[in-house]
Amino acid sequence: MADPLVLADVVRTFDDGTAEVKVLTGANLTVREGELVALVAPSGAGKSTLLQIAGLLEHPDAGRVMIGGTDAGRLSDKDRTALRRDRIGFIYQFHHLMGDFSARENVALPQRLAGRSARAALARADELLDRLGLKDRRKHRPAELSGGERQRVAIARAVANEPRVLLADEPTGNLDQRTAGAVRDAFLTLSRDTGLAALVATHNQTLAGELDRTVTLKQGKIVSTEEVNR
Ligand SMILES: Nc1ncnc2c1ncn2[C@@H]1O[C@H](COP(=O)(O)OP(=O)(O)OP(=O)(O)O)[C@@H](O)[C@H]1O
Repeated sequence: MADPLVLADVVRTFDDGTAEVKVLTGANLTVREGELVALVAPSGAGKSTLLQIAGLLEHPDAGRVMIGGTDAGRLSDKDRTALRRDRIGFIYQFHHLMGDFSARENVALPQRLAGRSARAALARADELLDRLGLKDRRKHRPAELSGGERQRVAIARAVANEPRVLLADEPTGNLDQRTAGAVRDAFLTLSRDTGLAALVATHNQTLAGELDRTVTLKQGKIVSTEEVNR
């Protein structure tokens, strides 16, 4: 089977009017089936830019992004949007849940957009929320949940469509240490159970240490820092 995520020679330069910022200068990365990869690099190194490009939210200036063997650069805008919606899951530092919707409705929404029936989408939402320890919180709205609970709902939403690859940008960055620990454990259990492939940008060394390997960004290129045994 094709690798969930391949970045090949990705280049991205920003021009802020006064100077050129060469953020990615030929980044290469393959995330394999069932592999959890941590991206740890100093602030400003280009982690978010890399995730935006991997998530098809931004175009690279050069290079290729392949999702499950599909070259995103060769798709029409419409097909690329569908690929993003159906095959990529996102978790951000802030949960970005819909405030008027309950936890289960938030998790059902992307499934409805992907064509699943309301009944099936809600059943899967309930199953995921149960697995993430939120059985009693299904009908709560985001404002009625704690920060850690909201982030677990965001994880359930991100995996609801069984993405080929999950992209996470500082998933525990906005949480205190204890809550971050609970979210980390929930994320790891779910990932291992479902054989998820993920690229996780994080400053949290504990989280990074639990993943299969860690890569970093050096002068715009991906460099492997260590191999961690499962
Ligand atoms: N739209 C943009 N226009 C101009 N410069 C940008 C833009 N987006 C990012 N940059 C610059 O690119 C560099 C990398 O930014 P990026 O947000 O990818 O880094 P990061 O590693 O995710 O940082 P952090 O850990 O602080 O989130 C920074 O110097 C940033 O100022």
